Amino acid sequence: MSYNMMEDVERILISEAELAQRVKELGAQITADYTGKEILMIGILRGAVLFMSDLMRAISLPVSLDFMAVSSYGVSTTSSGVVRIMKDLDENAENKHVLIVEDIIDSGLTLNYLVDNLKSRRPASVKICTLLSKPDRRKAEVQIAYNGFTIPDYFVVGYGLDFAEKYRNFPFIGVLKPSVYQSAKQSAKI
Ligand SMILES: O=P(O)(O)OC[C@H]1O[C@H](OP(=O)(O)OP(=O)(O)O)[C@H](O)[C@@H]1O
Ligand code: HPA
Repeated sequence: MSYNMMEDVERILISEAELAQRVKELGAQITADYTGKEILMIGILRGAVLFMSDLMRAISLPVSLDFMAVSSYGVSTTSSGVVRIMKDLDENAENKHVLIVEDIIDSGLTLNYLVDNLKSRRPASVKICTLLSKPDRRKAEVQIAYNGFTIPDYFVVGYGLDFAEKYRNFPFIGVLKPSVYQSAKQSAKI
């Protein structure tokens, strides 16, 4: 019997059309704010990849790309609070207008660490653009320049966001059925 990932979805929180509309708006706002400048977009792997690829096409200014990878949530739905750089930038960020692109800011621990880390490399500026923000879970303060959507405290998947590495390819942001989270946790014994 074939497995349909949609059967794991409890509900769609943000539709494909809503995502596309908001990404366009963010791109227009960023274009206006950075007029006359070049942007170094730093995507935080892996979740930000889908958002970043759509966002850059909504910006009509010169944009270059680089990526960082930091320690992951793994199969857990809460951050360990320990941030480790697994992949650093390929290019020098000095004197660049750095725009960090994230899929979600939850506890804020990852971005709080990354902003300080990037500031130490003497960029011309550092700002954050995140698709989603979950302020109810914040543990560390983060200044967000561009926020797509503020969402309640749900563990969400889709449009780049995963649960245990699955569901990133949903074109929408959704919430899974409680049984899906439970069975993954039980098999990982967490
Ligand atoms: O605000 P925080 O509580 O620190 O959480 C946010 C971080 O968690 C997610 O990454 P994850 O570790 O799930 O990696 P992934 O992008 O590869 O899925 C997300 O992409 C952020 O980097
Ligand atoms: O809600 C979430 N979904 C997926 N990954 C995440 N990383 C932090 N919060 C989330």
